[in-house]
Order: sequence, then C-alpha cells, then structure tokens
Amino acid sequence: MDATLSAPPTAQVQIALGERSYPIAIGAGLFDQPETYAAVPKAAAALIVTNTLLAPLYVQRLQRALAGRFRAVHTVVLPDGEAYKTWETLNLVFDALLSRGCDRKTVLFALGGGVVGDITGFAAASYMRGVPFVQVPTTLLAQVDSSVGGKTAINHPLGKNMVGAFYQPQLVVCDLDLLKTLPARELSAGLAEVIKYGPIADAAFLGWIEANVDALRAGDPAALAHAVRRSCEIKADVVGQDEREGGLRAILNFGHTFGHAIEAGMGYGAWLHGEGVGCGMVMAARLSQRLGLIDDAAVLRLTRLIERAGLPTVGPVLDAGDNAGRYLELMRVDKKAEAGEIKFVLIDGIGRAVVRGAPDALVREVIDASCA
Ligand SMILES: O=C(O)C(=O)C[C@@H](O)[C@H](O)[C@H](O)COP(=O)(O)O
Repeated sequence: MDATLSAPPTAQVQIALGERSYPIAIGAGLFDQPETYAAVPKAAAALIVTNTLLAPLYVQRLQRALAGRFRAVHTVVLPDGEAYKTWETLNLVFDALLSRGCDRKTVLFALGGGVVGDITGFAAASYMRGVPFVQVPTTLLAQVDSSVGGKTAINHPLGKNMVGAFYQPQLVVCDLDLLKTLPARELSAGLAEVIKYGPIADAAFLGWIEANVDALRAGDPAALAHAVRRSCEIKADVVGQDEREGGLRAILNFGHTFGHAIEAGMGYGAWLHGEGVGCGMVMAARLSQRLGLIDDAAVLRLTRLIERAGLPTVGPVLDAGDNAGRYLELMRVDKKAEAGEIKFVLIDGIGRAVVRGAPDALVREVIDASCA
C-alpha cells in the first residue's frame, strides 16, 4: 500500500452477532456529523461520557451533532487515566444519569480512549439493567481494539478489568481526524494492539506494518486508515466466532497476560496499557520460542518491530527480591487462568496463536531474561 495517499473514504466493518450486530464506521470527519448517528435510536436524552482532556476539544461538536436526535444532551466529565478506571469513577456516570432523571431509553456516548469506553460500556450494561451506547474512540488503541467487541470493565487493585460485562455497543465511530492531536506516546501505545493482529492472525499484515511503521508513527492518514480497518476486520472475525471468549477470542489477549501484570504491578497508569502489551508480547514470544513453537529469528523480528513502534521491550522489575515470583503471582489473577494455572497466548508460527499453560520454571527464565 502506498502510505503517501490521502485518507480513503469512509469504510464500514460489520460485527456480525445476530441481533447484537453493529457497524464500525471508519473515516475522516465523522464524529461531529449528524448523519453518522442516523441509525441510533431517538430518545429523550443522551449522555456524553468523556474526560477532562477531551471535553474542551470535542464535546460541543458532538453535542451539536446529536442535538436533532435527543431533546437533551447531557455530559459527564471523568478524570483522565487508567488510575481512574474504578468503582468511584463508574459511580460518577450513574450519579449523572440519576440526577438528570435519565430513563432506560437514554443513549450513552463514550467519547474517549479505552478507559472512557470501558467505563461507559459497563455503565450502559448495568444502568436500569441495560441502555444503548455508542463508542466514539479518540485514541488509536481504542479504535483498533477496545471500542470493538463489547468487553467492558473497571479495574480492581488486585487485577486489571476484573469487574465488567460483555455488552455490545450500537455503533462504533472511528474518526481518523481525532488521531491528529494524539500524543506520540499514545500513538505508540495504540500500535501495540495493531502489531498484535499480525502474529496472531495475519502474517501479511505483519509485513505491511513493518513496511509502514514509520508512516504510522508520523500520523500518515492513509496508513492509519488501513491499520484501523484491517485491525477491526480481524477483530470482527474473531469476535463474530466467539463473542464471550469461550475459546478462540482469547488469542486477542496476546501479550496481555504479562502486560496486565506490569500495569497492576507498577500501579495503574504508570505504564500505558499498550506499553504493557508491547513488552508483554516480547515476553510471550520468548516463551513461545522456549516451548519450541517459533525460532529465535521470529522473536527478534517481533522485538525489533515493537522497538520501532516506540514501545518498551524490557520489562520493569516489580519486586527486587523475587521479581519472577511477583509476576507469577499477578498473572495467576488473569481471567484466562483455570484452577490457578496460568494460560498464555503463544505464537505457533507467525500468523497463528495457541493458548496453553507453561511450566513455572520456564516462565521464570523468560521473566529473568526480559526485565531490568
Ligand atoms: O477484546 C478482547 O477479547 C481482548 O482481549 C482485547 C484486549 O486487547 C483488551 O485489552 C481487552 O480489554 C483485555 O481483556 P481482558 O479480558 O484480558 O481483560
């Protein structure tokens, strides 16, 4: 693909889940156009959920776009950052809904990154036992991953995303223009989730990312459009086959078992989610290599790409005494664990993932070789 072309016209990827199906609209100049929301049910009220960074930039524009569909468009502004993905912040959304007399037809709009999207989705899943919601992701990470597929959650001090629900949105609006103001660190964090799709599902896409990673980091519109679209297509395919992670969907967790341990162990927010996932993918690739699933060259190839995306490839020391023990302790809380056995998403050749356990001794070796 020629990354110097301008952004292509709006594309649509469909999440096919029977009566819970919905489209992902991908393009430029979408989020503040009334037509974008033409299929959203009309209701007395809408509530835009956003954060302190985004509110001054985008809320008025979204309010104007929604004004024709809702008699009242309310807003609640949450504190920004993973450290606030908590019960207390979730309660701010319920406070806003109840204090404004919002009924069960009220539509929630998640205007933000993964934290806003996950909290809003969980609020929508549980307010009056379920109200409709729309995802308007403003980060690359949210556009390629967290806004799609219906995983909603808040964190618990003992583990990431431990309290939540599967609850699908009505619509996802990936407006590529919103990525123009994204800080470089956030863009790199999003690239971790883009890269993930290559090793687990699409070797050709991995090659494309290698050829275009510099353009992606530079914010090239055509490159970003392709990355968002292909990522959403792969995720749509997986979620369409296994909505509630009975099996296959776990492959989307590549890098997350180690990554979530880093996020929780460092204190939420110290490492961005994508940074934990980037580093976690290096560790998971090393474990795959030690189990004989891939060779050294594949590990190096992935590590090099993660580095080029501007992501950390060396893990933090979480405990100066028994670092590997601390990682193992945190990873046993992972939602994929069964009866205390940690399940890892591993690479069995580029483009194919498997989910399986591994001996603690081997995992310790990988952690010792990966942290400094
Ligand atoms: O959608 C999924 O399934 C994923 O696992 C995507 C992940 O990238 C995402 O971070 C997800 O929220 C993590 O899910 P969790 O079940 O490990 O909390």
